[in-house]
Amino acid sequence: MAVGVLALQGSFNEHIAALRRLGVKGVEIRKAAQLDTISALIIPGGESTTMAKLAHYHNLFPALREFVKMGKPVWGTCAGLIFLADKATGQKEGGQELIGGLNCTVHRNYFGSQIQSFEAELAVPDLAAKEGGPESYRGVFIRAPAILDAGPEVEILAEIRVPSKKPIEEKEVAELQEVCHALILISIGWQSVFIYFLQC
Ligand SMILES: NC(=O)CC[C@H](N)C(=O)O
Repeated sequence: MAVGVLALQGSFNEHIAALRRLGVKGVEIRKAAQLDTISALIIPGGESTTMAKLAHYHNLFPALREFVKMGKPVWGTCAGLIFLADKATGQKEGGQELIGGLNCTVHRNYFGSQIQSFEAELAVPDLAAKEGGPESYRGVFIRAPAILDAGPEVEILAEIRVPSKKPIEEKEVAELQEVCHALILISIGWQSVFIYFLQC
């Protein structure tokens, strides 16, 4: 079966193209019934508040939660991670609906505004040993979320120290724990894995 890519907003085209380069058929998902036709799902990066509004408008949340509950592999990139987190902070007034299923708390815009976006080289020795390929991975963090905490069942594949001077509001500091994690990509279900940042 094909891999679905939630195609409401954001970088769904780029994810479909990446799947194509891997020789995998990617299908754009916009309706609940389409979830029955795929074996795994990718939720792309974008703007999670807008994506959540569109998902709500199209009544997709119950089917998406069901898909996650079935234990099928789900991959979340940036805004996709926010969707999959059990809890999110730094949301717009009124909050936003989440799919949940990944035992972690994310901060939506941990690093600040769009101009605080950055790239960083991540060491992934365990992944390279298991799957082959290079020992490092270039991560692109576009107004990236951060994982503030994660449950013990979540396997961490890579981590990186964030700059000590964070563009974060005073009132939000209290929410942060001593160790903060920021995610770039995750999948849940069988392979509960994600890549995150570490701050001392
Ligand atoms: N690159 C991204 O997907 C950014 C996510 C964004 N910070 C949000 O709230 O949705």
